[in-house]
Amino acid sequence: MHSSLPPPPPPPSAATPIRVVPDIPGRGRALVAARAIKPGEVLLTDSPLLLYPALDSADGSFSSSFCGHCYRTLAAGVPRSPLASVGALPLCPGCSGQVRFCGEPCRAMALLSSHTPWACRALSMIRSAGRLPPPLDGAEGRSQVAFLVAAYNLAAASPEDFRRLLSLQGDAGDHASPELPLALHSLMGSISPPLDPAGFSPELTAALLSKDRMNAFGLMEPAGVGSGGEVEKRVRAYGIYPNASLFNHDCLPNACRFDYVDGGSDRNTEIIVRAIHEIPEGRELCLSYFPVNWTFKERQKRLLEDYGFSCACDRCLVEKGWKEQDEEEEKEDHKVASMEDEEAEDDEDEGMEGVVEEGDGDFPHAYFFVRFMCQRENCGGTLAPLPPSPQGVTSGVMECNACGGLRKGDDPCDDGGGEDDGIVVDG
Ligand SMILES: C[S@@+](CC[C@H](N)C(=O)[O-])C[C@H]1O[C@@H](n2cnc3c(N)ncnc32)[C@H](O)[C@@H]1O
Repeated sequence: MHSSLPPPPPPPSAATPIRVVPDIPGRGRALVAARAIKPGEVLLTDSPLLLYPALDSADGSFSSSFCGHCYRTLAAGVPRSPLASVGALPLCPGCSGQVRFCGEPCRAMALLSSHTPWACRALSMIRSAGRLPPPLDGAEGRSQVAFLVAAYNLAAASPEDFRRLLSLQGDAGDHASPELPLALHSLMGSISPPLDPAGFSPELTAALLSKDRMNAFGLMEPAGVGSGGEVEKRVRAYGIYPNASLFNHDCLPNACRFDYVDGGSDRNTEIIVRAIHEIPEGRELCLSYFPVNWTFKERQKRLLEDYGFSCACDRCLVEKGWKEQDEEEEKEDHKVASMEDEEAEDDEDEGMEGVVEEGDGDFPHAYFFVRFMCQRENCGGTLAPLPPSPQGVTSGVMECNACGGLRKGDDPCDDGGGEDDGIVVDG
């Protein structure tokens, strides 16, 4: 006779963890916790409406180190000639091998969507033009051309997706000066997009550029290591993710996003947003729009210039009251606090709210830096636990969303492996 098996564990709550709030005064649309959320829980997985290449930081060109469609890192030393021998990576037939693909499926998809003959001609023109005339001569100008090429292409390929792009935050009037959008509009006109030009007014181009500025996520290159052991970070591509674009900003975020562009999945350009710590039902879910170790001044400047608001989050309210100090000193304070303020860890079970209020009077959010900021030099990444087990048990492994490092254990100084930097596995 068989003894009956124990019943399976109850499934974790299947109810969706997030809900959209149509308007929070002064903040616009927002995402809030639809139920209590566990540390590391996946809040959202999102696919891009469009992707476009970043510039190579060495020479300002579009990098050919990544697949021209899915942006996976291409193996070094692969032949680039169209006549290259068997085993070479497929190339775009139209731009003399400037754009390479990780395989035939990506090339075939690209030629129908992201790298149509028109997009190929437009990007080739930008490449061969060398330096663009002012005010487009900076790195920003070229990236924006690449964005507009992708946006015009999207309009031609999928009007529905283009409407989703238009529904995102950002208007024609959000530019500090109309000069740059006008110059970009006239450049795009000269490249002749494959659409009724009347559909693309200067206002529409300006609105698209604002949407890009306020909503694009950078997909990072694999983290390099500088000569001093510090993390080197560069963006390989930018993407517009329509659902993730609804997260508002907080300088002490409760969620952070991960990407795994070089992972094995055929959906490698998806981004995944996970909870950093426990979040009660009804709380707004926020990301930080930049590394959490930026100073008060740097954060306020970026938020005002690029996103059009002055941040009044708990952290900014505290730091606003700090006496003037130079930025390096402020950064040093964060570092020292995160190394020294071990007492704050005792408050972990109370959740972030209690901890933030009970920490050091001058630096009440020290706990966040101790627990959730990557300690690798120059990384500035945020740590979130790996997703909970199917039984809902919180993982003891924290993952950095910038360098990909994994850290084991609750104690930020206990890396479980005796390494100085607290990293036990590099992702
Ligand atoms: C990526 S969108 C976020 C979603 C946006 N609220 C919406 O309605 O689509 C970025 C914009 O949201 C608003 N926003 C984000 N975080 C905010 C905050 N902490 N305070 C005020 N406004 C914020 C700003 O208008 C910003 O440009």
